[in-house]
Formats: sequence, C-alpha cells, structure tokens
Amino acid sequence: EPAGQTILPRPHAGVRIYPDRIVYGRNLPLRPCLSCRRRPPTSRAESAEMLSLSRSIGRRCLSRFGQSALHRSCSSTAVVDQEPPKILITGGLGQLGRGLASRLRARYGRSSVILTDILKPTAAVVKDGPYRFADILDFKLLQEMIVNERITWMFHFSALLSAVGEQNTALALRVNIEGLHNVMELAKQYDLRLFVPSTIGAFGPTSPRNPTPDLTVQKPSTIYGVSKVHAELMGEYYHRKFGLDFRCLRLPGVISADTAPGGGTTDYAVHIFHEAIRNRAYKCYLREDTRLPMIYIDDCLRAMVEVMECDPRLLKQRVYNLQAISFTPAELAKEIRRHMSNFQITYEPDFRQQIADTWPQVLDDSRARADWGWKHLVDTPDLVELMLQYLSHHYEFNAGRVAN
Ligand SMILES: NC(=O)c1ccc[n+]([C@@H]2O[C@H](COP(=O)([O-])OP(=O)(O)OC[C@H]3O[C@@H](n4cnc5c(N)ncnc54)[C@H](O)[C@@H]3O)[C@@H](O)[C@H]2O)c1
Ligand SMILES: C[C@@H](O)[C@H](N)C(=O)O
Repeated sequence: EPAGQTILPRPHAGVRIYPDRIVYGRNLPLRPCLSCRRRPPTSRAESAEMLSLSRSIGRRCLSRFGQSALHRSCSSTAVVDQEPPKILITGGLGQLGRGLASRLRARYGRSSVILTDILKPTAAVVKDGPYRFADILDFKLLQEMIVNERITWMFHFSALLSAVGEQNTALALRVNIEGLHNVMELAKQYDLRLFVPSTIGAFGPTSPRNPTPDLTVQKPSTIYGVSKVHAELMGEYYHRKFGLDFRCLRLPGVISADTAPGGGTTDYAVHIFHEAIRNRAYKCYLREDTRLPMIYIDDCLRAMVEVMECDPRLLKQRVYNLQAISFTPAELAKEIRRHMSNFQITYEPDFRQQIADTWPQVLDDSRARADWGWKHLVDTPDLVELMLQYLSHHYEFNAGRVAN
C-alpha cells in the first residue's frame, strides 16, 4: 500500500460476475450445480437425502456435460462433514496473495489461511487475518509452521518475476528453484495439496505462439521461465513418484487494481491505468503490436480456487494452460480512449520487449475448459471499465483525504 493511502475495497464485478458463489455454515465451499440448479445441503439430514438423490441427478448431469467441475456440488453432498483445509500461502504480499487469502478466508474462515512473506505487513494485512514471516529458503521455519498449524494445503507464490529475475539471476535461482525444492519436499513429507502457479513465460521462442497448446516445446529464454518449467516438471515427477497432489496453472499476465505487479513483462497493462487517470498519458515499454495473454485478477483467483477444490478425478493432467483475454498495447489504449478520449500513448520498447517477443500471444486452454470447467468471465471491455472505475475512485478518495 502506498504510504498514507487507503486502499478501497476492490469492486468485484459483484453479483453480475459471481452469481453462483455461496458459502455455507460449516465453512464448506458448496455451490448450487450450474446445470441442474439444485442448491447444496444445509444440514446433515438434508445432506443424506441429497446424497442418494445426487447419485441419479449427478449421473444425469455428467452424461449431459461430461466430467465437468461445474457439477461437483451435486456430488459434494458426500463431503459435508470433511474438515476445511488449513492453508499456507508463501510470497503472499505480492500482487496475488492478499486477494487469494481474502477469497479463501471468505470460504473457509479467517484463521484457516496463513499468509506469509518476508515483507513487513501493513496494519491492514494484520487486521485481515494471520500473517507470519517466512523466508522460502528457510526449510526448518516452514516445516515448523506446517506442523504447528496443521497445514493441509499450500499455495506457493514466492518468486522473482520475469523482468526482475533477469536483473538478478542469482537471487532468482535461489528463490525460484531452491525455494521450490523446499516446498516440494515439505508438501511430500506432510502430504499437502500443493498449488504452484506457472506462467506464459514457461514457453519460449520455439513454442507455437498463437495458440500455444498445453503440450509443446518449452525452451524459455528467461531464468524465470526456466525456473517455472523446472517447477512444472518437478511437480509432475513428485506426483508420479510419490503421489503428491500437485496442481499447476500457466497463468497469463494478471491485471489488478488494488495490488501492484511485482516486476514482470506484463506489468504495463496495470501501470497504463494508473497513468491514464493521473496524467492522461502513458509511455509503454512494449511495442504497440505486442500481443500477450492477460487475465483480470478475479478470474485468476477464482481459477486457482476452483482447480484446488476440484475433484482429483477430473484432473487429467497436473499442469494446465489458462487463457482469458489477449490484447496489444494499442488495442488496450483504444479501449481506454472509449472512456477517456484525450488519453495518449507513446512507445519506447526496452529489454522487456525481447522477453515478450518470445511469449505466447494466445494460450490454448481447451483442456482446462473441458476437464474442470474453466471459464473466464471478464473480457477486455469489462476489465477496462472495472480498472478505470476503481482507480478513479481510489485516486479521488485519497486526494480528498490529503485536501482535508
Ligand atoms: N502476477 C502475474 O501476472 C503472474 C502471472 C503468472 C504467474 N505468476 C506467478 O504467481 C506467483 C505470485 O505472483 P505475484 O504477481 O503475486 O508475484 P509478486 O512478485 O508480486 O510477489 C512475490 C512475493 O514473493 C516474495 N518473496 C521474494 N523472495 C522471497 C523469499 N525468499 N521468501 C518468501 N517470499 C519471498 C516477495 O516479497 C513478494 O511479495 C508467482 O509465482 C508468479 O510467478 C504471476
Ligand atoms: C506473465 C507473468 O509471469 C508475469 N506477470 C511476468 O510478466 O513476469
């Protein structure tokens, strides 16, 4: 958080975007089945009754739509008495961690999620729920936390992203590779369900770029990409060899309003909104025609929760591409101009252009859509509207506070 500024609650695209999300009394993440519309049970008796019913209805749903995660609430009547997970998030004070923690806390309870990082937390972070210092390179400290807190799920976010990784290769190797080894070993030892995000950066100049399939050549040209391919392969290996419940999504560039990106090649697509509101102008470090896959943070966080909650039988692979939208800086600027006609963009490509030139333009995520029901909800026009709305409000609000 910028010093002295208040971060307003982010406008989730709200009911319009999450019509199906309901959290139930026992902290269980049950939702009405999107196809048959039955609501999940609210009592043990109702659960037993629905369990027998769900056998037939569930089968009907499955035969209509194939094995889709959208139907898991039909069969999830069977897990009403299961304990909610106890979740640890590493590298949680970056762009993605706080939003994920708040989403998981809403589903499983405030104390079910422990956010960790090496950064000093703001008062708001501490108020939101448990926060602990944890250096990903400190195996013993992580081990102690997993044991004492009875952790069952881990989201491993600590990493140096593509642009900062290129500026400090030695540190990227330690955090992204040594850190991952610690996490994998602990997840294996303590039988954790482990989510590690991968990235479009796990592909390289020899991968097909439009669309990029799940299974193809992966020879990235950044240390970030190399470390993520390593993470994918290690996860698949630990899954095969030790049965580790490893789950991984290759994420596009994430666009968020209430958190800042941590030094990637796709960061322009967040900075552009701040500069549009403050100065009506932006100097872009990528060429105008650089097309990259992107995703709005709400879609991204929802995907991670959905894949972690997903019945393992639906997962036919451990690593999935995730696609939402794709645009170039020129296309994004054009969309911003629909709301702000005097917005100006200029281009001055730097070293990040070479990185972007090797990355996919569009990911083929048909397997994620077919296997566990992935569907993005926010398209580019919605995203631009949400970002401009939120940030205008944010800057006006903070300017008002300074003036008063
Ligand atoms: N944001 C995106 O666009 C995007 C896209 C694809 C994949 N991902 C992946 O998602 C994950 C989270 O991304 P993000 O955008 O929040 O990253 P970020 O750079 O914003 O945050 C990373 C966090 O890791 C922490 N960290 C660094 N060194 C550490 C250490 N030694 N021990 C513990 N923590 C340490 C940092 O303090 C930081 O808060 C990363 O693994 C990233 O590769 C992100
Ligand atoms: C794409 C993603 O991994 C990150 N935003 C980066 O640009 O490095």
